[in-house]
Amino acid sequence: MTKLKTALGFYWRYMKVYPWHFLVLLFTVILFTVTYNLAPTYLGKTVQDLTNFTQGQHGTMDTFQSDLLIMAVLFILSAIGDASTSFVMSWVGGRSTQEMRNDLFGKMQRMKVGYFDSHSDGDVLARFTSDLDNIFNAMNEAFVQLIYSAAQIIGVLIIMLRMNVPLALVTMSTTPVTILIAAYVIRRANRAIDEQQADIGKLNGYINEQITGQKLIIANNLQKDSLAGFGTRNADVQQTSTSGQIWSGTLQPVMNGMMLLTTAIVVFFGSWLVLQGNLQTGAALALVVVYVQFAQNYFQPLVAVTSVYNQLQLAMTGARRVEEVHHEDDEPRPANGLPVPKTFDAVRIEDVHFGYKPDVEILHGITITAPHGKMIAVVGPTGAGKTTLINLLNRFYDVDSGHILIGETDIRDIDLHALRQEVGIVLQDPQMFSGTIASNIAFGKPDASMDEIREAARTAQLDDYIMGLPQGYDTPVSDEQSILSAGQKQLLSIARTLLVNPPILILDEATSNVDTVTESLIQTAMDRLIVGRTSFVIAHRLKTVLNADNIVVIRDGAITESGTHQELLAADGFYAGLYKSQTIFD
Ligand SMILES: Nc1ncnc2c1ncn2[C@@H]1O[C@H](COP(=O)(O)OP(=O)(O)OP(=O)(O)O)[C@@H](O)[C@H]1O
Repeated sequence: MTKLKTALGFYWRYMKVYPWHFLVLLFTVILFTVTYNLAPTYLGKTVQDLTNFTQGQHGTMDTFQSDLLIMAVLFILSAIGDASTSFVMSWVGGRSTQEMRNDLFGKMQRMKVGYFDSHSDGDVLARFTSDLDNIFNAMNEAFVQLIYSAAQIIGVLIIMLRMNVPLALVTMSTTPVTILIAAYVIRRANRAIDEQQADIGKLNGYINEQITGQKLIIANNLQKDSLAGFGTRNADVQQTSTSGQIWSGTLQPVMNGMMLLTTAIVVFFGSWLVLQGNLQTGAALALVVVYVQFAQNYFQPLVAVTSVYNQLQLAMTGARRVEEVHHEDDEPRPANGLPVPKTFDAVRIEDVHFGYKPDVEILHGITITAPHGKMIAVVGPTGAGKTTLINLLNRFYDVDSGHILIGETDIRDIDLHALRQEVGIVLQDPQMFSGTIASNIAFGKPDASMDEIREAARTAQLDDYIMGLPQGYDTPVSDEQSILSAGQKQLLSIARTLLVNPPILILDEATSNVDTVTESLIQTAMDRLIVGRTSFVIAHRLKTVLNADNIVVIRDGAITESGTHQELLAADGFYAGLYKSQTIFD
């Protein structure tokens, strides 16, 4: 029930801004319902007029013709009402899904980084694509259908009951059985469709994994196993989707069958009325003809709603999933955030405790002082907590206890935008965005001049390479199709940071293997980048941090050693062992 409430709350928020459109919609729906349901009565009248006329009873051809004309006008008006309803709903649907997309994207920009760590890319993407598509489709089809159907059923019930109560009750007599059968089929169809979606999800996940690991599969001669795994999952999808299709395909024939059965009952009962002789032949015949049409008008909306039921359900699920994102916490922003201090003696990490989950602490009381302009290297085995510590420095996450201070100011009191501006970050796997090489370098400073961009690239040792390209700085790049190697991406990322010129720097040194020439280019670029900045460098290859002012070794979330390279070698602990093992391979 709360799921339904969440979904309805979501739609209400977006729909309530269109009161005039809904007023028009109300009018067009009423126009359609009234005219569509009145038309059959004129059909009956024309039959009666014709019978009267041919049997030489009262009435003339004129009455027949005028009733025929009214019927035609009613049908035309119902078509106008129908088309206008679709038009208004398409407009509202298009505009509101555009708003939903805007709001969702805006929310993504404000949310805590933790959300993206705990949700797969595919899941986040699905909320933008399939969930919003389902909502849009439902607004254009299923919602319109739902409004019509409700209005039509109410309209036809009123007219039927006013004309002839016994025949109206006969028309409605099969409704309870129909609803029971429909509910059963819908339940089975839903279960089957859920299974089908789950199997499709597994198959897609498998394909994704296999494409990503294609090289590894080929290198290990695992193509046959890969095919076998695919075959099994594909067969599962085939089985569940067949059963899903059978059940959802059953619904409409069942509803049509019930409609025909009801029509037969109406004809039977109507004929019985004729035989009873309660009515004149013409009137009785007309009544039967009209109720046959009513039976169809009564069942049509039921059939229509069942045919879009699946779409409605997907739209409800979509709304709930999008609404879930809106309920996620935003990044905490201090009300009157302070600027980053212009001058500071050091960046201090003081007795920091942190865990991603409340009951699993990852960092257990880390204390590091990075004096202004000095370089601190953070070293440790995989999973020790190095990246986690770095994540705290520019507030991707907040400490559970302890402080991170720039000078005397706690970073939680600093304006978030200012903090990110002043703390530069070079990640292991730099992201490229669709655009040119120049726009990618200027990512953090979009108004940078071409001279500034080139100067940054020159310092990052990338200018020569770029100038050698036929389109130079205008060469198009994107994350998926980049002409840049892993090492060149690192250099570009360094150029990006140089351009922004932040006083504090976080460098997650690349672990990817690059050739020795590129490695030395990166090393020089990094050395140039670090000069004069307070830097934290996560080092995987220790020779990159031999000159660090202080090297901190983290193991299992705690500092076990710290000192200069020489001091740590002399101490002959974990660092010395690691260094020796790395130099053997070098
Ligand atoms: N988003 C997250 N949610 C929950 N746990 C996480 C998350 N990120 C990392 N961890 C856990 O925190 C611990 C420290 O991970 P972290 O990435 O900081 O290690 P690391 O020292 O940087 O390792 P590596 O050298 O392999 O990058 C690990 O046990 C890891 O599983």
